[in-house]
Amino acid sequence: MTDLDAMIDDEQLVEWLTAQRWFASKTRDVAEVTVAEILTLREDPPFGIGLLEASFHAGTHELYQLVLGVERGRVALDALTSPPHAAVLADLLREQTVCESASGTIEFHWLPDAPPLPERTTVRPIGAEQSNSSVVLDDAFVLKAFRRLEPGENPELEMLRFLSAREFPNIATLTGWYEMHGDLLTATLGIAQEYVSDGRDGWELALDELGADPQRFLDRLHELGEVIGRMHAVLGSDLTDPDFAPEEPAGEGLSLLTATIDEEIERLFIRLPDDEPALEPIAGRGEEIRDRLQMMSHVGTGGRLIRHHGDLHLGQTLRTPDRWVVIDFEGEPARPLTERRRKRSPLRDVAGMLRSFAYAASASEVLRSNAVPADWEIRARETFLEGYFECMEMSLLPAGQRAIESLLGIFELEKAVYELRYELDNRPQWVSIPVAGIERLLEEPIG
Ligand SMILES: Nc1ncnc2c1ncn2[C@@H]1O[C@H](COP(=O)(O)OP(=O)(O)O)[C@@H](O)[C@H]1O
Ligand SMILES: O=P(O)(O)O[C@H]1O[C@H](CO)[C@@H](O[C@H]2O[C@H](CO)[C@@H](O)[C@H](O)[C@H]2O)[C@H](O)[C@H]1O
Repeated sequence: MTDLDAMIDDEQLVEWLTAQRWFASKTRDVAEVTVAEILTLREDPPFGIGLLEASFHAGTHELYQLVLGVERGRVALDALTSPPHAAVLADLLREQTVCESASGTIEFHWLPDAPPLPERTTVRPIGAEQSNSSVVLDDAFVLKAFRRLEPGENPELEMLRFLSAREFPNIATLTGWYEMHGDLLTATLGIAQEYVSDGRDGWELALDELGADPQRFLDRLHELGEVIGRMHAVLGSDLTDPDFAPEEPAGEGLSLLTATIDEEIERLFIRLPDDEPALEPIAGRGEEIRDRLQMMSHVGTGGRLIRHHGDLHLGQTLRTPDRWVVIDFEGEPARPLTERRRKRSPLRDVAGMLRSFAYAASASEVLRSNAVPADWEIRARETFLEGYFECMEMSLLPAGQRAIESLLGIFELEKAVYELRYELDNRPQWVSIPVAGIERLLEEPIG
């Protein structure tokens, strides 16, 4: 047993873990939280990576990464956000250290082409609400520690490596990462990338401009569409890398897709709480949504399946004075890693962004009491799509406007259902936003 192990009070873990913003299962009944593993990075003073295992009454479990340090004689469960501790991780990255311990190895990597990470790095937390935890190193790099861990390479590392190698200009370039090879699992633990110091969060910018000058934000969306179109074209451009080469959808592609979404809708509706007033507009309408999905799926599919962002929305963009930057390529955190790595139609990303315009319009009214122009969302969609189609490699998309629109509608429904689950688990006070989206999709005529 390490010193860190002995210092952790197991009794407090359930309460502590379930209170964290990044704990992803707030609506599930936690039976127990235990320390499953500690991998030592330094003996004195003790510092290491801990794996917390949350077990649920349903019999499943999840693993979460902790960066463990000691502060004033007590163990800090969240040492990543404390500058002196995060600086140790920075040292390990700079030195490309390999830390061996009884239960596994942690390897730190810094890319040879990346700018050097200075000694005595300054560290500050990024200060944003997140699924993971990030700090800014030396005002030049962001180090993100993934919280929920699953075996395998994290898609964010794969995607940034691919796009950085092709010098795609609208990302924050990958500079390093750290990973564990342990008894319990082999997994990416974190990534480091360029810090975009002059970037404004696209979601915050949308809410501010929707209040002050809604046309200004619309004017920015053509370029955002162009960037996403170019990003998809690059992601579908390498026929030699099996992890990225575009694939033909199998013959049963669309029916498989709709069957999966159908199952998600069924599963979600079974566990919807009865006593949540925000759910009222869609209460008991699970069958109606599933019927709608079946009707939408009667238009043929086509196009290619490619690696894509997987969780694209305004909050995954930064706007600098001269460019859009796309961030956070790990896919939807509420889905299993194998699913997040799967090739799908790039229209899935497009639908995510379109849903985000709906979110921004609702949130601007609900959270900021702004009166958003009635046609804002439709104009946002049109402007973004125009830019996207101008720059996208069209052979990756289904042929014809009707097939594109139909597939987009299916993905928008899928996203809205995902968002409902996400908000129930993470931000119950936001539930009304995806509910309004689902309600509206139910009312729209089918193409
Ligand atoms: N490379 C970067 N440069 C500047 N800010 C960043 C960078 N990466 C992330 N951020 C900021 O941190 C926030 C959270 O990052 P994100 O990658 O979305 O984390 P998570 O995986 O936890 O959701 C973003 O909304 C953005 O404001
Ligand atoms: O950014 P994450 O990878 O953590 O993504 C998750 O959280 C997002 C919220 O932070 C959530 O996005 C939803 O809310 C956004 C506004 O906060 C909005 O722009 C998106 O359109 C909406 O989907 C995302 O779904 C979730 O996976």
